[in-house]
Amino acid sequence: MLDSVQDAWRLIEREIPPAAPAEKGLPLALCDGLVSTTAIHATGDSPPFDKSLMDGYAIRFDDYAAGRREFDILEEVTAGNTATRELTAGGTIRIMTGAPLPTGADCVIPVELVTSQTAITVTLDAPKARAEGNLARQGQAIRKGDLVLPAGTVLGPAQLGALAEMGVSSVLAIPRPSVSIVATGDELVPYEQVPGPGQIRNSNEIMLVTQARRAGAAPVQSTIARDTRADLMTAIREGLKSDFLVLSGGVSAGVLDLVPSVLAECGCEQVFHGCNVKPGKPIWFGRLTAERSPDGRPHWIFGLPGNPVSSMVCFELFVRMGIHRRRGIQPSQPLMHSARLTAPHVSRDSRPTYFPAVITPSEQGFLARPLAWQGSFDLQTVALANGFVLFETATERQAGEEVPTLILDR
Ligand SMILES: Nc1nc2c(c(=O)[nH]1)N[C@H]1C(S)=C(S)[C@@H](COP(=O)(O)OP(=O)(O)OC[C@H]3O[C@@H](n4cnc5c(N)ncnc54)[C@H](O)[C@@H]3O)O[C@H]1N2
Ligand code: MOO
Repeated sequence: MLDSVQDAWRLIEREIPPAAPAEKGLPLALCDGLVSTTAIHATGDSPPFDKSLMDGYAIRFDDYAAGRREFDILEEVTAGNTATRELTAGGTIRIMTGAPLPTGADCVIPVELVTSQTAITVTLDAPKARAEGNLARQGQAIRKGDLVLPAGTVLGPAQLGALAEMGVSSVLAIPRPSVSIVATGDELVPYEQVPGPGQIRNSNEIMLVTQARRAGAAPVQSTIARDTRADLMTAIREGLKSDFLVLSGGVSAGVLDLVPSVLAECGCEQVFHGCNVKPGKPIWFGRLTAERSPDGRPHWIFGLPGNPVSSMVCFELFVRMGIHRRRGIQPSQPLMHSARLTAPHVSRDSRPTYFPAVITPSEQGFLARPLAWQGSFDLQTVALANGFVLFETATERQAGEEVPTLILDR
């Protein structure tokens, strides 16, 4: 058994390299959350021309500095058009935000500073006027050839917008890894059904599919496997067509905890089994190497403990990290945030424990309120939490003390 979550992280990081990019560039609309694998350079200047940042009047600042306040209106230019003439001394061109700055202009006075106006003249009073005021020069944000995004950037709204501005319509990026989910157990019935004696509804499958999607993977299939070697083997063989196979249940010490041995029979090699963490102690992690895999590609397998909260926490701590690693996201480990406890807490457990809590922002930083959690079977309490407080082994913590927390994605 591993001593710590950190040991598990190191092994997962060692085992799972980032995937290669898709062979062809992917259209921007499909790239949200993907990591680009090449540096992207500007195809032109941004802004592409000198432009006004205000609705107002373009002038020559020298005119204003010399004391002129009344200007002759030469023409009007709106965004999407260009002025037909140059701005000459004593003149002004009425200009809208985003319109190209007329040649000769070097200052825009906002329309709010007009003191009087006729059909052909305008009087301006702008005590703070300055040369280059209220305009942006061509290339002020970025110049043609400059780096827009370094390789390894996670593409999100701003990045995709910046690429669209540059006319970059497709990107070489790492595609989403595929994930199969297999819930194991003779006691499971689909959640739409009424369980018989000793049976329970399969809550883990939809939970893990949802977690996989939120981790940026593509869940391709999910199923229930019964606790027989034959049924497990069929489900595992099918699941091993995905980049990641995530199983829940059957990894501890019971007579029907067959998952590790059937995985071995299917050619999977164990990297670790067991970690000093609560919930989640019996977690299993391994690989099916490209050499042993029927499709010649590597696959990774997480056997999560069946208790719903154990499955959920192990996904957040380990599977999500494996998926992030494959997607090329750095750092891949979960990010911990410090918070202050709102109430004292006694932890008698011999394992470091991720304890469900409500974590809220405050002016003094995050506050964490541990919930009345009953243990690994108690998913109902976790459903009211938005994260976990990490309590180290057998500790007594006072209200106000700082503790590490893991905040869940919304
Ligand atoms: N003698 C020992 N017993 C147990 C140990 C141990 O070290 N020695 N570890 C305990 C810990 S810690 C955990 S966690 C559980 C994990 O056990 P398994 O992974 O083998 O899971 P199962 O026995 O199959 O199921 C545990 C529990 O969860 C329920 N379950 C399973 N799958 C689902 C599902 N898809 N949806 C909802 N609920 C599910 C299952 O019915 C059981 O109640 O082992 C302890 N035992
Ligand atoms: O590790 Mo188990 O998940 O404590 O209940």
